[in-house]
Amino acid sequence: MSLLIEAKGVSHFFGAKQALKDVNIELTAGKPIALVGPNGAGKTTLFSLICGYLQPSRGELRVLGHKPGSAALFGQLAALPQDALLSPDFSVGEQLNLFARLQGFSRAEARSECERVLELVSLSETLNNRPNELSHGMKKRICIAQALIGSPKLVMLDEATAGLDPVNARAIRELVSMHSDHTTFVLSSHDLSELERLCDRVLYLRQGQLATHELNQGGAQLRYLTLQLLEQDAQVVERLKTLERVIEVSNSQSNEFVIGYEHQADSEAMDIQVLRLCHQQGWQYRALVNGHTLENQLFATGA
Ligand SMILES: Nc1ncnc2c1ncn2[C@@H]1O[C@H](COP(=O)(O)OP(=O)(O)OP(=O)(O)O)[C@@H](O)[C@H]1O
Repeated sequence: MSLLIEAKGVSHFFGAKQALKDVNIELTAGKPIALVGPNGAGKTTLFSLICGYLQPSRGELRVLGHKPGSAALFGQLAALPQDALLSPDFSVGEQLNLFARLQGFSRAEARSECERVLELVSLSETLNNRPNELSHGMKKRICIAQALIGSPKLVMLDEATAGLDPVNARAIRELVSMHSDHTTFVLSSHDLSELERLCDRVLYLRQGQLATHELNQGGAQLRYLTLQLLEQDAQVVERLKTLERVIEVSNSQSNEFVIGYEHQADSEAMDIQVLRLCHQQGWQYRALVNGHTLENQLFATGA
């Protein structure tokens, strides 16, 4: 089976500015992939190369075994750029219909494909609406519906939930998660907690260089919990270290502690021990996350 995305020594220059440096990737189809990095790290450039909007200055890039932008990928790869817009002059149904027809659907098939993708984003009732009659969140969901036409194997979503209220953002996360069995999503976002909930693979770019990162959700040796407290307490690290099987505790940032422990199937679950300790000590917790938070993995550990 061919790889979903394969990059060998890919670099990209904008004039003298090198936006990507010798990027190597081998990704198979599967769970959603996060594309993260600080501003200017090269995420949009990589996104654009994978979609075929730009050509690499150096190196080789393949998507599902094909050169990005090639006709063979038509209908197999869909992308939602951050600033994607719907045309104000046509109804939702007319626009989705056009994209389905462009993919080769017959008139009747296109109609039912539009209905299918609108139902996926729970917006069937908007078929005859013009985009200016819809909210920002609804328009974003329509754009995602458009990306799902023809059930592509790879969907690239750039900041899909940016600017959305929690309900709409959640609807999009659920949509991604529901479709992850047959479609691989690449999600670019600055919201690390969102990516953490959805993805188990991370493409982390820093100054154009890439470090592929598997999320450490329970490795073979140490497992991790991240405890966030409402208030800092000087005793927390020492007290957590007294728990049985805890090997290391670090104060990753203000009010946040990463607990490394040995997993034993027949022992009391570590999260229960930690919560009991919180209760005994009168610590109020904000969150207890299984594993490192993505932010910790990428930044605190210097990945
Ligand atoms: N068209 C362009 N011309 C010149 N330089 C560019 C162009 N597009 C991007 N760059 C530069 O390439 C680098 C990578 O930019 P890119 O937009 O890929 O970063 P990004 O990770 O998407 O950033 P952000 O999170 O801010 O969207 C930056 O230094 C940027 O200034």
